Amino acid sequence: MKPSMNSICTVIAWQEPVGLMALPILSIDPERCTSEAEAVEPAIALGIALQLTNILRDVGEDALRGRIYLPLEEMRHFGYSEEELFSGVVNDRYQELIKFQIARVRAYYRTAEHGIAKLHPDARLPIRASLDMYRQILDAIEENDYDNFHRRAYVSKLKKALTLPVSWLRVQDTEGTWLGRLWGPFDRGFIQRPNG
Ligand SMILES: CC(C)=CCC/C(C)=C/CC/C(C)=C/CC/C(C)=C/COP(=O)(O)OP(=O)(O)O
Repeated sequence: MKPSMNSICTVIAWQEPVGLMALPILSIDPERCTSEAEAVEPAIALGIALQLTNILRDVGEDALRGRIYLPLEEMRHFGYSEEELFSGVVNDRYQELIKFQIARVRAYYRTAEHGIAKLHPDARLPIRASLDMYRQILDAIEENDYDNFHRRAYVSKLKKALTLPVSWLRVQDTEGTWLGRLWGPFDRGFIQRPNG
């Protein structure tokens, strides 16, 4: 199905400048990137991914305030009503709706991560770690069976602490080295989720 033209476009419109503003502050690596333009798409994608993740985590809280940030057209497409959302109903239609949302956010994260290597070396680890940790909120929503009304999608401090060395390894220049040969397949095979 086509993405909804309301909320998702609004998020994109709000997040475009955020990612764009972050780029010159972080700065690019001139040895890996001839112009900032090469990093624009991933930078915008990261802003959108972070914001959409936030929206998915906070569906319940927002509903309590009478707010819906999920695209209404997509709710309708999955047969899930505003009344159900305000009552915190988690049924198979809602689970399908949230699965669809998560898949879209993960696609934005994948676009974003291609840009990390283009950033100045000092900026790579904080951005990589933010992406790796924030993305786990989506895994937590799945682990909660998509119930983001009654269960908070939470990434523990321990999980975050364990993620940091993974993020560090991911930003190392290991191509062609023994570490790269070991780490790359291990990361893809054992740490990353198949759809992550
Ligand atoms: C990947 C490359 C090449 C560059 C990175 C460029 C960056 C840093 C982009 C991210 C921009 C950014 C910091 C976006 C913020 C998104 C976000 C978490 C929004 C949520 O903010 P609020 O809506 O205030 O949160 P609450 O709802 O929790 O108050």
